[in-house]
Amino acid sequence: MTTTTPESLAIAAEGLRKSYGDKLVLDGIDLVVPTGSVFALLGPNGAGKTTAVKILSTLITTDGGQGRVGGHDLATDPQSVRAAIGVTGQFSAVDGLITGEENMLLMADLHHLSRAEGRRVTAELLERFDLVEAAKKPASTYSGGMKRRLDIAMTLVGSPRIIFLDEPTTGLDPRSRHNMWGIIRGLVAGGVTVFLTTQYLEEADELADRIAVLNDGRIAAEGTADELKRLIPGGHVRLRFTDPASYQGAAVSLRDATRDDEALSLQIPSDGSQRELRSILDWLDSAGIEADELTVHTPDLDDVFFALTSTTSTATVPGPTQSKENAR
Ligand SMILES: Nc1ncnc2c1ncn2[C@@H]1O[C@H](COP(=O)(O)OP(=O)(O)OP(=O)(O)O)[C@@H](O)[C@H]1O
Repeated sequence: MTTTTPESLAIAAEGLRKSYGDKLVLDGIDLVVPTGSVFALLGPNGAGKTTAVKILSTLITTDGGQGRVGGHDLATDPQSVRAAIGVTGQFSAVDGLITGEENMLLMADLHHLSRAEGRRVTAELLERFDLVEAAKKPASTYSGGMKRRLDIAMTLVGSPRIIFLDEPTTGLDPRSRHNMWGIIRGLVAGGVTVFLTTQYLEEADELADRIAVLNDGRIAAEGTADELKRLIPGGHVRLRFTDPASYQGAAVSLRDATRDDEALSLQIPSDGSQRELRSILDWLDSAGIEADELTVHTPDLDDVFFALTSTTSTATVPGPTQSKENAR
């Protein structure tokens, strides 16, 4: 899954560039996605994620660079690329005027399946995506989550080996989002390669083998979630006080801590390991410091995202409001 011979790569692109008029959207990006893996392209609104998906799925052409998808060249063999991939997302293929089942059968027709085969595949996919009950209702009556499920089911009619999911869970409630993650994991278990774009760091963290952060038209960082988290500092223990006098006393003793006089809190750099925590607690005890609240913060993908996509700095320690904290 992680070997990098060209045959084992579902997607390999180099130097992709795209401008709309004067606006440079992609400034030469490289993308490598091993077959059978999940790749997440992460970035803020307008970063160029959808543009990258459109280029890789041959909906638009690149202004520069080159790419192969499913072993086929984007520029010289777009037909073969299209035959190998499925695309769902912001440009949904669902027709609201007809039923879910009719949408599926239409797809089967487009893929030149026989009537019997079309019915068989449709029934199987409706079952798999929990749409049997809704199958005979117009798709316009479906909830957002049901529409997304139908959209993916329609994509699978053609049995693509590579699927592009453009923001697959945007606008879904937490339960539907988790269901969608289950569906995506199921696809990958079946050997499908998934290229997804998302604004949700948690989603990339949950699903992706590798993540690329797109910012200002370039890949700001790429790696596994753990590798990205290691790129930035930010682990700390935070002590909060309610009594200003206790806070002042502690701030004087803990000269290396970062002060927040307004919140009456102190931040001590820490990797969050049990050993470091024990020594911090021992030290607080011996100094007679009793905080009202102690929280441990380890860097998460949110921190990485903020650090890499911030226009001001790439190495700031993120504040507690930006991050998950484990209170104790
Ligand atoms: N057809 C177009 N003509 C002109 N500008 C475009 C066109 N398509 C996209 N853009 C611009 O290119 C930039 C990148 O758009 P894109 O849709 O790729 O971003 P994105 O990362 O997918 O954003 P979002 O998360 O908001 O969907 C945006 O500034 C957008 O306005």
